Amino acid sequence: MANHMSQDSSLEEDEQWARDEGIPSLSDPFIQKYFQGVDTLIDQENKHRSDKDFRELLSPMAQEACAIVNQIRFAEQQTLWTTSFEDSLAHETRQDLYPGMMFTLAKERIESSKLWQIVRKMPKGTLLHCHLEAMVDLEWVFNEALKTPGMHISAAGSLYDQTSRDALLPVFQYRKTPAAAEISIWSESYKPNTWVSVADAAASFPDGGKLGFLAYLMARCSITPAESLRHHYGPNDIWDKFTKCFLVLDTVLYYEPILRAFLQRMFTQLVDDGVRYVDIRAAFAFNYYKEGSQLPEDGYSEVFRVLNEELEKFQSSPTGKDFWGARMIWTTIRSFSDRDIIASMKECIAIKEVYPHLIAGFDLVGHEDGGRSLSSLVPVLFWFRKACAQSGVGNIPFFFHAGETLGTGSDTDLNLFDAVLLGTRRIGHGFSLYKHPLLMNMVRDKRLCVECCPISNEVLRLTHSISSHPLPALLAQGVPVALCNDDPGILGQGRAGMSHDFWQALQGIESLGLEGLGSLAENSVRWAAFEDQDTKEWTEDIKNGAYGTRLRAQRMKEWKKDWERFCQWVVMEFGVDMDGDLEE
Ligand SMILES: O=c1[nH]cnc2c1ncn2[C@@H]1O[C@H](CO)[C@@H](O)[C@H]1O
Repeated sequence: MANHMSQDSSLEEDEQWARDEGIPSLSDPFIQKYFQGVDTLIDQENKHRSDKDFRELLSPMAQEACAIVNQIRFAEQQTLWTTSFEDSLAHETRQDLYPGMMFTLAKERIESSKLWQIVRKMPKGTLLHCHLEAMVDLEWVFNEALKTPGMHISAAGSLYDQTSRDALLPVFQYRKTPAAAEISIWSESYKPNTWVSVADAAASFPDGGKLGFLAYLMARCSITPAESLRHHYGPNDIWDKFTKCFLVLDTVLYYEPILRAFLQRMFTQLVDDGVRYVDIRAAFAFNYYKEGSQLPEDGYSEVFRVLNEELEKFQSSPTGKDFWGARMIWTTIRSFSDRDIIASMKECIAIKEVYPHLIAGFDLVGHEDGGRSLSSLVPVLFWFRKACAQSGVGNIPFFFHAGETLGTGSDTDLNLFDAVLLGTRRIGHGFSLYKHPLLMNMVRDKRLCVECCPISNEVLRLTHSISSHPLPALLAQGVPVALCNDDPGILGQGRAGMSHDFWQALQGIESLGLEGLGSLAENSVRWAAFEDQDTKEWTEDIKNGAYGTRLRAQRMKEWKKDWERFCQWVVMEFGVDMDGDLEE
């Protein structure tokens, strides 16, 4: 029966047929009423969005930029990702792909898109969630190790074949006395834990000399594209590899000359990506070595001296003159014992006494599902509060990771309740928050911000792509969110900026648009820990936003100026494409 009229019937014939069948017309008042009802409902829902005010207050220039970006987004959806476009990745793989496809498959394509050029230029505000050790680009850091006088490498056994290289961790250290050239870490006769010069190890690497050596180290210290795609092995499996990346990287990064060069590089990359401030987390459970020393320092005051100096140096350079700064969220490892955590808390307080402007807060890191729950840490967390008050450093606020899990009702999922009740100022990840309506309302009312890291969540196997990420659910419920990159050096973005995460959100989530993305960037300025504030001051300041009287308001206004300038650039640069010609 079905097909005979569909293809060749004219429009008039179709209309006649519809009338004959008694199908109401779209213009019939009661059908119109129905659609009005739907629109009203959608409008009503949108009133709860956390980006509502930002959208409503867009300048005419910003509205135009958003419309242009919307068109480009749509056009690129039609061209870059489908088999009908001859040059598309989809063509190469003979399958239609969707723009929210898995990040590591899409990365190259992302970087060739117009949307990428736009997102790269966008003023991103601040970066609220990243782990220092994972902000380094790996190729650069291992080349740096090769160039740095006295750098050596060792392992707990010979690294003579792929199996041993997969099982054992290479570690780096400065050594005063050069190693004997005849010792090879790649030979079966290598004695465990003997130091070998990095340059010799590179030159004698059996699979391709120096280039092969670099490739081996980079794969050892990152989640490779192949690993990122194996979602069927689950998060625990990937965390096993992920944790080991840090064990190697710590040994390269925390040698003074390399740390100094790295900090300059990281700040430069942030500025280049439109990021003007960073709240950094570092896990203070590593050995730090001063230049020319092979004995680890006792404590971390040297690390902060270096951070302080390098930050000042950067901010007084032409590149860094507009950089607002960086502060540290001190972190310790969540699987540690009470004793070790308290020892770390004491160090944090001691550093805060010397560098009050550099310590912004406290957090616990490491695999949340594999570590201790916040509720098991309640006594030590209360101890910390008391110790801060007694020491005279005042309040060192919490910025907890919570809910970075697939669990529902698991300890990690329930960490969200503790984080909120313990007074966290922001929530790191909050991946499972969308399952908790009561908590989402509390987060909204208390004005907490979720530090959302979509690429990290994907590569660490919580979601298979941006299109199944819970971010839109949080926005719809009124929860403030800022986009963050978490571990870009290890998880695939490859450099310190946030453009990849911004691109994914923009292309992968229909309801966002450039206006939604702008709101997320503005949030990052609104929720940054620029200066010490007690709870009351912080809450007031966040509430006042750009209308406040302090640093935050000033910076929010500055960001807004950058945003307007950026919108103008979008209009000037891409406005001519507004003819809707998708072939272009
Ligand atoms: O997404 C994350 N959730 C929890 N901990 C993390 C994440 N990314 C990195 N780290 C942890 O941060 C430390 C380095 O600063 C490492 O211990 C690493 O496991």
